[in-house]
Amino acid sequence: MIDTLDVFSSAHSFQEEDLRDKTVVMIDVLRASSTMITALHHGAKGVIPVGDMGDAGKISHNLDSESFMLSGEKNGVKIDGYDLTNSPLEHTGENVVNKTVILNTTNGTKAIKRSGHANRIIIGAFLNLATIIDHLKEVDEEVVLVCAGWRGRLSFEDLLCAGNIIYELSSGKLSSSARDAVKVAFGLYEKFADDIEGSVKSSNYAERLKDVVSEEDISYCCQRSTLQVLPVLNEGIITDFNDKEK
Ligand SMILES: O=C(O)[C@H](CS(=O)(=O)O)OP(=O)(O)O
Repeated sequence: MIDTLDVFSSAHSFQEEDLRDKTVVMIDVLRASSTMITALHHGAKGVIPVGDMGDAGKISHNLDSESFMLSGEKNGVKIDGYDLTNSPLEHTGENVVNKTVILNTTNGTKAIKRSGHANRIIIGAFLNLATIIDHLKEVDEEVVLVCAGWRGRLSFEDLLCAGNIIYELSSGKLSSSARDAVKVAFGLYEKFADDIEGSVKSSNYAERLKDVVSEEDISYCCQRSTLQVLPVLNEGIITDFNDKEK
């Protein structure tokens, strides 16, 4: 599988055809993927990713007001009228258990919308790394790692996480026939593997949002394989596939 695996460095770096009939792993470490994984871990019924405020409004109007939480951010800050920001630490059991989370973010939820031509979309981050890797070992179609990035640009932490997935899938030995983007992500992971948290705390994201996103958020999102959640998108809602298998 590793020879056909591909990586895209941002949600604007692929064409529809690049994803058709493939399994996509959408990676937005800071913070949409980490927030979705955390919400499902804490018992949210599902997460509905939306592309903008208009869609969030339409979906929420058709739901019982007690049944959902409206979460999201603009430039890292809570949107007026929303219940929660895009912080995974706010998606506690108390806030989300048995609720549907409608999530509206700058990059992660838009990356999911742009990946609509994939056969399947699953959500990955450091938090559920081992679960993603175990699952990908069983997938028998081509896999594409889509890094959400930031406004069309590459984000260090997303490519680092993609590299970590590649490193584990290839048992640390990449063949020369691997795709160029796969080699780049692998190399980035090799360089920073010893200090994931420290290197992410030196990223552009950490600098850009230092006044609005807490260090606790970033530390939390850098934890590896702490949650056994396999978020899969089905008919517009992301649920924990592992939960269904229990
Ligand atoms: O809320 C976040 O962590 C980011 C904010 S920004 O777009 O990087 O300014 O959004 P996300 O969609 O989770 O990348």
